[in-house]
Amino acid sequence: MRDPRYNKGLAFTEKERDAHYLRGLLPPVVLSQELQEKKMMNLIRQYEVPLHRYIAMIGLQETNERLFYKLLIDNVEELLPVVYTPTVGEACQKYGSIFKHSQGLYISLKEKGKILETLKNWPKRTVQVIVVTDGERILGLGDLGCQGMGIPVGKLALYTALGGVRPSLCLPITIDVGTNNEKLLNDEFYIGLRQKRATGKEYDELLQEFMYAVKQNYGEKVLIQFEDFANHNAFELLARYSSSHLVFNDDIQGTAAVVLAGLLSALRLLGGTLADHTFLFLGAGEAGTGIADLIALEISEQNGKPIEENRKNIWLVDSKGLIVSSRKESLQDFKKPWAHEHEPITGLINAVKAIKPTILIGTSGVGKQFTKEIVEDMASFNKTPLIMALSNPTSQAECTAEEAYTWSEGRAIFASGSPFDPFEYEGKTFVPGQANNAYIFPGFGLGVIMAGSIRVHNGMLLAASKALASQVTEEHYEKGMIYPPLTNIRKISANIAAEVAAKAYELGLASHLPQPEDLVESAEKCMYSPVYRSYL
Ligand SMILES: NC(=O)C1=CN([C@@H]2O[C@H](COP(=O)(O)OP(=O)(O)OC[C@H]3O[C@@H](n4cnc5c(N)ncnc54)[C@H](OP(=O)(O)O)[C@@H]3O)[C@@H](O)[C@H]2O)C=CC1
Ligand SMILES: CC(=O)C(=O)O
Ligand SMILES: [Mg+2]
Repeated sequence: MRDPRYNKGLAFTEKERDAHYLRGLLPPVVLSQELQEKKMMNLIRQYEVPLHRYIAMIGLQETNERLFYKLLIDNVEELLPVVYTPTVGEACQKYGSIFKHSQGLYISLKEKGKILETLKNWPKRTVQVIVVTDGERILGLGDLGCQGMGIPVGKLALYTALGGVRPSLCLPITIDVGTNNEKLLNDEFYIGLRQKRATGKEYDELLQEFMYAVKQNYGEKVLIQFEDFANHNAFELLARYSSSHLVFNDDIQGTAAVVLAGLLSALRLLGGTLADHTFLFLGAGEAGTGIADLIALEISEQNGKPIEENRKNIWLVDSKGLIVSSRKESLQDFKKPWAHEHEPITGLINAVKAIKPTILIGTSGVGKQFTKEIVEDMASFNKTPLIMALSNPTSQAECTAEEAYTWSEGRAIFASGSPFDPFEYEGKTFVPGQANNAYIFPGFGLGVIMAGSIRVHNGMLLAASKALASQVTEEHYEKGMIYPPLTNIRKISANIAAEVAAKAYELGLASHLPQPEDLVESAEKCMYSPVYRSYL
C-alpha cells in the first residue's frame, strides 16, 4: 500500500486484503480500477489551474503508479498538456515551491568523485533509459537550474505511457552545476546549488565522470537521452559520446524526426517533393539545425545528390539575422553548413520577403515572432503555406493556431510544439498538429531497446520519421492534420519501434538476436500495461 509500484488503493480485493494483512487499513468498499480512474479524472477536471492538475497527477504517480499510467494512457490528449508541455514548464519554474517528494536522481558538483556511488543509491539495478538534463535550456524558458528535473520526469512518464517502456526501467537525472538564473539564486525555495554555473574543465570532468559511471553501472545498452541542455554543450556532448555510448539528443534528433515526418506527410497536401520546397527557419540552434540537417539528409537519400547541394534551399535566421556566408567566421560550427551566399539580412520579415519560403519553421524559443505581416506574406506567395511554430511552452510559440489560420484566410497548414485546440474559421474546423518530439522518442527508444541496439544512427531517425508519416490517413488530411491523433499513440509508437528496430538490424547495430519475425507484434507484446495485477 505504501509503495506506488504495488499500491492499488481501494481496488485491493477482499482476498488480497486478507493475504497481505491489509484488513482494516482500508475502508470496506472495493472499487474497480475503472471506477478509480473515473473518480480521479473527475477530481482533476475540477482543478481549473493547470499547475494544480499537474500537482494532482504527480501526487498520483507517487502513490499509485499503475493508476497514474492508466489515466495518462486512456486520456492522453487531455493529460499530456498537464504532465508535459505547457504545464511542465510552469512546474519547473515553481519546482522548489511545489516540491514534496523527490523524483529522479540529482547529481551535483557535490557528488564529484562519487557519481558511481550516487548511481548505486538508485533502488533499481536494471535501467534501460536515462533522460538527463543540466537544466540550462528548459523548453523556451531558459536556465532553470536544478528545477529542470520536471523535464526528465515528464519525458520518462511519456516513455512509459506513449512508448510502453516499464517505469522501473526509467531513470530521470538532473545534473546540477549551478544556475545563472538570478531569480532562482535569490529564491528561498530553490532546490539546487546556490552558485553560478560551472563551465569549461569543471563541467566537462563532471559530465565525463557521469558518462563513464553510467556505462559502468548499467552497461553498454542503456539509452542516454540528453534533454534541454544549452546548445553550447548539447552538440559537443552528442559528438563526444556518440561513438562510445548509446546516446540520443531529443532536442536535436527527436525534433528533427518529428518535423521531417510532418513535412513528408504535408507533401500530400502541398504537392512536390522535399527538394521542390524552400525552407526558412527562425532559430538556428539545436532544434533548427537538427531539423535542417535531417531534411537535407532525406533529400539526398531521395535524389542521390551531395548533401551540400541539398542544403541550398534551406535557410536559417538567428538572433543576428539571416545566416549568410559573410558571417561564416563568427558562426558556431553547427551553423556553418547553412551559411549560403546572400547579402546580409536582419529581421525575419525581410528574410521572408527575400527568400520566399514555402515552409516557415519557428525554433527560436521566442514567442509571437510570426506576426500578421509575416503570415500574410507567406499566404501571398503560397497557395498553402506550411507554418510550424515549434517553440515551447505555449507562451513561447511563434504564433497561435488562430493567428495562423485567420491571417492566412484559412489556407495555412499549421503545427505547433505545444498543443492548440481545433479552430473554426468560416465554418470549417481546422485541427492543428502537435509537432512535438513526444511523437518520436517513446517509440524510438522502444525500438532501440527491443533490438538491443548499441548505437543510434541517422538511418534509424529517418525510419522513425517515415513510420510516423505513414500513420496519417486521408481522414486526417481533410481536417488539415499532418500528424495522426495522439489518441492512437501506442499503436503509432509500436510502428515506429518496429521500423527503428528493423533499421538497427539492417545496419548490424542490433544485439538481440535472432531478429523477431514480426517486429510490430513484438513491440506491442513488450509494452507495459498499467492494468492492476493480482497479488494472490
Ligand atoms: N516542438 C518540439 O518538439 C521542440 C521544440 N523545441 C523548442 O524550440 C525552441 C528552441 O530550442 P533550441 O533549438 O534547443 O534552442 P537553442 O537555444 O539551441 O536555439 C535557439 C535559436 O533561436 C535563435 N533566436 C533566439 N532569439 C531570437 C530572435 N529574437 N530572433 C531570431 N532568432 C532568435 C538563437 O539565435 P542565436 O544562435 O543567435 O543565439 C538560436 O539560434 C525552444 O522553445 C524549445 O522549447 C525544442 C525541441 C523540440
Ligand atoms: C519538446 C522539447 O523537447 C522541448 O521543447 O525542449
Ligand atoms: Mg527538450
